[in-house]
Amino acid sequence: MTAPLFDTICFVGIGLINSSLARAVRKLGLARRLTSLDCDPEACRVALELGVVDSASADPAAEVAGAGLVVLGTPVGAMEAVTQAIAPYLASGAIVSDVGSVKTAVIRDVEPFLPEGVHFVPGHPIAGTEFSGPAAGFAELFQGRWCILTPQAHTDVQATARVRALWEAVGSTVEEMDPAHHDRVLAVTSHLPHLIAYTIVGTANDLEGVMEQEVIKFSASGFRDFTRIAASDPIMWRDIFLNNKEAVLELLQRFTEDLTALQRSIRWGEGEVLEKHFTKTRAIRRAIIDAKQDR
Ligand SMILES: NC(=O)C1=CN([C@@H]2O[C@H](COP(=O)(O)OP(=O)(O)OC[C@H]3O[C@@H](n4cnc5c(N)ncnc54)[C@H](O)[C@@H]3O)[C@@H](O)[C@H]2O)C=CC1
Ligand SMILES: O=C(O)C(=O)Cc1ccc(O)cc1
Repeated sequence: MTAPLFDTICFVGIGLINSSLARAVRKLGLARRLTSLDCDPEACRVALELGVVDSASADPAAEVAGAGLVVLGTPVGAMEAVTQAIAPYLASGAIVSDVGSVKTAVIRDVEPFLPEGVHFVPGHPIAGTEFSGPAAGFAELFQGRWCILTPQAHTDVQATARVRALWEAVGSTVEEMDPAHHDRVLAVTSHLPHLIAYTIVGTANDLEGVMEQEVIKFSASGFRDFTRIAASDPIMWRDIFLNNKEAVLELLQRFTEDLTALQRSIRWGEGEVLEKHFTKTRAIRRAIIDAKQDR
């Protein structure tokens, strides 16, 4: 048990990420009381039944009042509405943070609605799965993973330090980053790969009936990996693409050009070009694995 970092933490949206954080906080004794605000009565029921939080409802007055930290964990497209709903109940000096997968749009949608004296520290744990909802969460999700915080020049330094301490306590390594830079980096490492998975699985599904059966029957591990990613939550990913439009579209342009170059090499039998490319990408994979082993 560690000393509590907060008295009360309110989780807005008690899905995969916030319920994992709540579990870790509970296990490590990082807060005395955990509450949750969620518009889905079933999510509230499950979170209470599993003992993830002490109180859960769709009533912001009941769940938010008295919280020293409020963590927004809804799909990013709902962050503006939830901020407007909770704003009247936020105590002066309270910290609001979030776990959203994009940062510029979340800052745009949240910050203008927070009362004076409430500190906003935007965050994004780089950890997750293709599953959703409170039952899918687990306390170890953030261990050995990165958490990116995107405080701005005017963000209260102490508030940032307290949010950093929370993520470090649950096992993450924290890095601070400019929000626009975060959105470009994540477009490459997470958003485009998901878009590619959604595309390839859709393409395979659209093939003629017999072929479709074969796709399922003989699906090799490459395709199976894509289907795992393409099973990720549709609302969450709709919101990510709509809220990181610029970075994703810019990257998609580059990707399409690179794909066309590979297409050309296949067409013209340029084996050495293909081999050189695949050798480079293998080295990237090995570097990622080595870097992970260092941490
Ligand atoms: N799933 C993942 O692997 C990761 C997700 N994220 C980000 O974390 C956030 C949450 O994702 P998950 O936990 O996977 O989602 P989830 O779908 O498991 O849970 C979201 C919860 O928010 C609730 N909700 C939706 N709209 C609401 C509203 N207007 N008011 C109150 N509650 C509302 C839903 O009822 C649900 O319980 C998203 O912004 C996502 O981009 C970040 C890292 C990884
Ligand atoms: O399950 C996977 O492979 C993921 O990529 C999880 C994930 C999804 C969204 C994020 O913003 C961060 C991590």
